[in-house]
Amino acid sequence: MDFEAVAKYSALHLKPAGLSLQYGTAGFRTKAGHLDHVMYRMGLLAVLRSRQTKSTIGVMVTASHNPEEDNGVKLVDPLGEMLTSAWEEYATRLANAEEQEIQSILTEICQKEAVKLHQYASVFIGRDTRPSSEKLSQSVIDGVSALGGQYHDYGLVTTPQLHYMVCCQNTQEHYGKATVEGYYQKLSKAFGELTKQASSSGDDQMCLKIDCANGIGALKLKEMERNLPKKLLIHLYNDGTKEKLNHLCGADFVKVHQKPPLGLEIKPNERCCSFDGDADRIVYYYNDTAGHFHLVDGDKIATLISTFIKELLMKIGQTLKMAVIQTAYANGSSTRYLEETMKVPVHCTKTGVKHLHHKAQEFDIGVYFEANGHGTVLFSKAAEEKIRHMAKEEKENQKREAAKMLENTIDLINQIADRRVIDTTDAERRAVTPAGLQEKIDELVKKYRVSRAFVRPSGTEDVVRVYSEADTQENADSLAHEVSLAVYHLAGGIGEPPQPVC
Ligand SMILES: CC(=O)N[C@H]1[C@@H](OP(=O)(O)O)O[C@H](CO)[C@@H](O)[C@@H]1O
Ligand SMILES: [Mg+2]
Repeated sequence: MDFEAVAKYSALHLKPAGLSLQYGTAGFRTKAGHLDHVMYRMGLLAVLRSRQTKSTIGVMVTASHNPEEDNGVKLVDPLGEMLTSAWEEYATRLANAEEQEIQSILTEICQKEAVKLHQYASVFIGRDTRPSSEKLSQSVIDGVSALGGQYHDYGLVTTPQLHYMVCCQNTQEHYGKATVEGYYQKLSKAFGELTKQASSSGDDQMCLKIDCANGIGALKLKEMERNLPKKLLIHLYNDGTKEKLNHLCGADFVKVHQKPPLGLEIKPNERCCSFDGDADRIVYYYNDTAGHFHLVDGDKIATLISTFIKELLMKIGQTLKMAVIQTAYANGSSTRYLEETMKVPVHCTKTGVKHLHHKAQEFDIGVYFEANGHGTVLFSKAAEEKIRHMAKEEKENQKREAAKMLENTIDLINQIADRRVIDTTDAERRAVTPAGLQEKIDELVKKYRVSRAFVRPSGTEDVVRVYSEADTQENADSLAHEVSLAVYHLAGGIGEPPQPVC
């Protein structure tokens, strides 16, 4: 390793004194001004990971749904998955290391992980539209270069696009062409064919209003539009030309406030959706004729997708094992519906795509969604081969058609991913510390009907998240307030005590 080059570049990307960060739910996230050294060091780490896996590794510069002033970085593993957890730990150590410790940490990682120093290294880099992202991605490039790695800077891309490129590159383009154009072509073709096969009444003209959160989704949809079937009319809102990223818009805003984003007027039964800042979340919504707002969040999307797939599986007569993976944030009634009515097994994991993705890989078909709209469907290699074979060779027309629909579904879905005093267990549904907090929450939950509540430290923002569910909106709000007061008192809250939701 050329430690001289590492040190020389490192001096250009100094760590602010006393700063300590953690590779959290989705990489590092904090104020953009604190991240220069982290970016440089993640460039270094990506080179080591690339040498160890003998594959291309992705580095995405984004802070997703966080405010525009924040930024962040996440590493993408060879098949487009999130970085494996052992390496998250190295990432944290490297990010927090003092200048003089960098060399020894790099050496230690190489020894532990048997990294061959002369192995070719390749890193794909992408970034979102934040004003700070361009400079920060230059710092990643410095890190890659310092260790003699090659890089391809894709510039402005969505998180799913970068995951796709990495997967294409490492599968010798079996998954698709490793270009933005290749991405549009693959997805648009599958979408066009699937909508032809699955057409239903009223679909001659499909309209969709899209809130792009003032982020990258707007740029990329504008590029993709020419590939989409003519009968799909898309209208973009919050396209970043006027307002701030994620401000009063985007998937997180719509999910949390249960209302449409700023700047998007909805007429009854118009179909609308919202992305987040790096376009890896989507939630749908509409107003009914009485003007009531209805959200189709990740829980509902997972239910619809698994219903759709289950029907097709029945048609092709295959007994492939399907499961839905959720987090503690899934509404209890969606879990009950899936298990009791749909008879689909449901599993619960910790928050963050990486946990859901991991669990979903255990099944022939794993449908995973976070309530906030992050998610996808994974098909095992064996399931995919069976389906593709039937789509080609099956003699019975109906079965072959159903298999083709499943095949198009596979191609349409991008199968890749993409406060600390409170400690939790049971997929984050119970708090272990501080003492007495869980008992207090249990006591409060008992006061309300069909209620649930839990708390956990956020891995992307400096907050404790409080979740509550009850028979009415008022009761859910009141339970949330009581739980947040318990957190405030028992977990050392700062500032004013939490106020009731109005
Ligand atoms: C409750 C919630 O929505 N949490 C989000 C949020 O993580 P936190 O660790 O809760 O800050 O951001 C993650 C990355 O976008 C996303 O995966 C996750 O679902
Ligand atoms: Mg995101």
